[in-house]
Amino acid sequence: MDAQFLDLLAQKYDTEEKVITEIINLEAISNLPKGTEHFVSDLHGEFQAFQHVLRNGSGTVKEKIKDLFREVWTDHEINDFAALVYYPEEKIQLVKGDLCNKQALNRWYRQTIEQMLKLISYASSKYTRSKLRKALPEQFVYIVEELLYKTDATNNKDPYYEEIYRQIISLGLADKLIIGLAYTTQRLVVDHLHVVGDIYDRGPDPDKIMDTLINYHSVDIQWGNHDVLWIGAYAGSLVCLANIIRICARYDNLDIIEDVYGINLRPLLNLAEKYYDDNPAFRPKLQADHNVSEQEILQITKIHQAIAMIQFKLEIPIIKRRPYFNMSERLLLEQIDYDKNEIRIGGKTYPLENTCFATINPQQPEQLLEEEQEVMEKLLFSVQHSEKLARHMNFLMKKGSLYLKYNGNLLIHGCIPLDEEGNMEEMQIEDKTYSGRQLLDVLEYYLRYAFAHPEETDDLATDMVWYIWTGECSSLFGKREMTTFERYFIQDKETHKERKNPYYHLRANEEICRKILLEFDLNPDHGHIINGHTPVREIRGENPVKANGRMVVIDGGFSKAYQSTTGIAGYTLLYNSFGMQLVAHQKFNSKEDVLCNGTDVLSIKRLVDKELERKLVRETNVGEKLLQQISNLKNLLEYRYMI
Ligand SMILES: O=P(O)(O)OC[C@H]1O[C@](O)(COP(=O)(O)O)[C@@H](O)[C@@H]1O
Ligand SMILES: [Mn+2]
Repeated sequence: MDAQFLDLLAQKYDTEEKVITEIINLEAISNLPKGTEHFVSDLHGEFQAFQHVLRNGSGTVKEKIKDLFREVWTDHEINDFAALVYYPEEKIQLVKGDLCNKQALNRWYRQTIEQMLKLISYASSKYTRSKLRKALPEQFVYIVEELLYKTDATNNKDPYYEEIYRQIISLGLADKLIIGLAYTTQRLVVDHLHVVGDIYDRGPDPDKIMDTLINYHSVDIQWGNHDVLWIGAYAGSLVCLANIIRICARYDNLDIIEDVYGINLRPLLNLAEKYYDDNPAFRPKLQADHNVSEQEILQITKIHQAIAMIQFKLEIPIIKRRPYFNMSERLLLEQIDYDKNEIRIGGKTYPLENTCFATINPQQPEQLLEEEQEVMEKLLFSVQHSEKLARHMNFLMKKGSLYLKYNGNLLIHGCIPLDEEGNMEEMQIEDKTYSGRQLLDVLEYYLRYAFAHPEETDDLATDMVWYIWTGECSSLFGKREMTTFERYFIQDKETHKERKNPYYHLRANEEICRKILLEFDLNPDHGHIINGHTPVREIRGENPVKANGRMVVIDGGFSKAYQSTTGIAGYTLLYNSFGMQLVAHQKFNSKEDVLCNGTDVLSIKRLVDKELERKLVRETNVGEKLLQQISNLKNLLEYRYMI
């Protein structure tokens, strides 16, 4: 082993005892049960529902409460206490309103703190004291540890403990302590969170989800196609930028662009007012609880058309300069007969409806008007100078990747492009051909390059980000085409179909999944592929667990817009030391409903995989690192102290 490295290590562990203590510590940790991993996907801006799932640990919090108090509490009491753990600030206010006097409130405080401590003690039983300490409310660590680790068989210290409780309450600290303990519990039930893509688009609050993730104790992200679209916009891709604004307009979410990220939409609105009018195909899909005036709807409808037409124009030069994107069928503006209002697609002619081609020059349909060009330049400037967007995008880059190998599983938002025979599909990029893992690696390389060079807007890397959003060999999309144009302008639903990569039906086949796991150097006997992206239609009897358990698809539709197709409100996955469980969530109504009526979104659990023996930290990614550290320290012992 490198003497220089060992000398450096010796600076930190400068006595024999320190080395030995650390080895004992790491050995002990690696023999603890593995922490719980929590998988979510396709959040699509639904912050409230996401938050609830996060706060209840997909049902884990309530399970722990039941384990402890099932014998002595009614269901109502269990629900009440669970609501306190999920939303402590609000629940405490409700309790205060219910209790008639100070004495009753003090009794409630005394009881509740003790119950919370019991819960924490139970929820942290598989962690080290040091890990628990880090999860405790900072200002109360000392007190809480005193109460948690009571060791007094003789009862000599009873008055001491009672005094601690009394002081907390009389000094007015009980609220703060209970709130802190509730958050500690939430944190303890989930050790690590995986977000398998699509934080952005359709729903109203992706920024709040991002802020929550930034503050979360341990998280990674597998980018979804919608996330990549936002990254692309920030990285200088005008066509990605047009897309994010179009989708925000379509879902009545322009305030995300304007108010949340501070991007000025006035120039776009001026352009929209000049060239567009009302148009039924471009009216926004309104959020249920959003009051929007007719005048605003009209404005959004105009913006929606203006930005959609800019998007369609911007696609053309990219398709032309990148023939290996294989997208020439998508040069749709060139297939239009502007006099007859018809289009030719796949050898057939279709009438066009609800058209809004006022800015198009039929001879050169890709040409942006000078005004359009100017609007896009201003928008891009604004996007690239939004401090909040920069923070969110940097976090996406730091914690995100196209795929992740974690504890033997492969996490990926969309697909691994395959051909009909189940071989890795090849894609040519310039003069090289890529497939399987190599293809994903090169796509990620381009995305990172584009992000590092936001001033370049037409280079291959920037175009490639758009390809990841919409290309047939993209692991995040994986459909032959995205029929956005057809969905706006053509009645015939036949043209709306998007042909899926064979992966989406072959993934039901165990052999195929084993082959994919092998492609990523994962053990096919133990590994799983965890996917998001395609809503599982539980309503039609589709099973999210496929290929004899090797494949788990967890997009059940957090997105309200998709809940009528899926029949549920999303899946999440839990992987603890006992195995893997899928959780199906019922529709989330509101926080108020949980608080007042105790209606927790009922979760139904299904076992995906059961460990034959309880899985330990040493068998995980983190464990691998610990074992490496132990080996380094053992080398140091030998090198320095001849042991
Ligand atoms: O429901 P909308 O807004 O029409 O969007 C449909 C488009 O979204 C996509 O499904 C992509 O988004 P998802 O990754 O959420 O599936 C496209 O394939 C499709 O054209
Ligand atoms: Mn997706």
